[in-house]
Amino acid sequence: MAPNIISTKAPILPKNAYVTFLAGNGDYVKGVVGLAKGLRKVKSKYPLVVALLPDVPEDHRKILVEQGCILKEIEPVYPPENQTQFAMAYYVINYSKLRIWEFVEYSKMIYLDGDIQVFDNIDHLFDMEDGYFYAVMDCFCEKTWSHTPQYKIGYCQQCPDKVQWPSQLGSKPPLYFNAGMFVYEPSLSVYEDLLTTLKVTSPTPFAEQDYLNMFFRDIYRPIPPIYNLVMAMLWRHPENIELEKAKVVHYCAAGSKPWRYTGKEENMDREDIKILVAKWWDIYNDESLDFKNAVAIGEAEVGEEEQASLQQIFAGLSEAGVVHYINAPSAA
Ligand SMILES: O=c1ccn([C@@H]2O[C@H](COP(=O)(O)OP(=O)(O)O)[C@@H](O)[C@H]2O)c(=O)[nH]1
Ligand SMILES: OC[C@H]1O[C@H](O[C@@H]2[C@@H](O)[C@H](O)[C@@H](O)[C@H](O)[C@@H]2O)[C@H](O)[C@@H](O)[C@H]1O
Ligand SMILES: [Mn+2]
Repeated sequence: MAPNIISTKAPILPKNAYVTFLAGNGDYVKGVVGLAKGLRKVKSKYPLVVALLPDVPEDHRKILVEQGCILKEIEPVYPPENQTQFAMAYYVINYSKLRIWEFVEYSKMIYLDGDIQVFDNIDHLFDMEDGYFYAVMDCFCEKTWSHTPQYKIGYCQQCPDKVQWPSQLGSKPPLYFNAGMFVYEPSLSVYEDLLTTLKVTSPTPFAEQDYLNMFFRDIYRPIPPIYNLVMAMLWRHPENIELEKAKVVHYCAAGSKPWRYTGKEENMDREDIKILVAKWWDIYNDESLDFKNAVAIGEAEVGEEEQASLQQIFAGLSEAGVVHYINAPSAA
């Protein structure tokens, strides 16, 4: 009988990574730099991949590679032609986020919007059971939801007993997540299904967020709000929030983007908002968190992908031809 040959190959470790999305030549690149430095500050073991549209200029790409990001250029994804009024005109470009399901070199990824900051290590989320879509429940109370029946009757999933869902409106809306942060598994078959189904799905005000909620409805598993503090929760549902325990903060309320913060918009003069914006800037301005300094003091290492990106950048991306600019509406 042939001897049992125990494989001597090293086990193939799951490859995990964080991923964000960057479009345009505006100031969201600051959000992504802040996110890269925040993940470094909490000593995350995994790299940050940036899925970027062709309209992201070379100087922004260089900044991101110098911050240790892995750049992956994606083609835009547009929803079917329709007269939909998106909650924000620029949401139409957010369908391009769907391209991250094609990143099958990674077994599991955590998607984070560029207007998110990670203040505590969340690497443990990669250990959650496979086969589900994990995200934090959203809130329906902001004006951005005024087009919906739930807003009109004052119903929100964050306080389902406050206003009873009237039976004449049919069944209660299923649990709905904020698509600024989610844990998912890249898959070519899911990717193809996402793009095929999109072609026959009418766009809706929250664009790809609505679409992802519909698509993953059966495998969506809510995770605690500490993993995606949707800013409006602070004044809409403070009873559901423990701010000091928030590991991830999502600067999605109007006027809360730290790199554009003026404090003039509604709720933006709150002390907790001012503290969260200052905390974001502390990380953004902390030079010890820059990739080159972290490598110098042995707090970061240049992985093979980062090497490849650095070489590509320093080989002079500009020789790669003119960057094609897309006429997408500008962001908020
Ligand atoms: O001009 C833009 C608009 C959006 N985004 C990306 O798309 C995400 C979703 O948009 P946003 O966060 O503004 O939506 P919100 O969460 O505020 O509704 C951003 O975080 C960025 O990662 C971008 O890169 N450039
Ligand atoms: O393209 C649609 C966007 O929809 C979501 O933003 C909304 C949502 O959170 C509302 O509940 C808030 O009221 C609103 O402020 C906020 O902008 C996602 O954060 C973003 O990543 C993206 O999917
Ligand atoms: Mn966001």
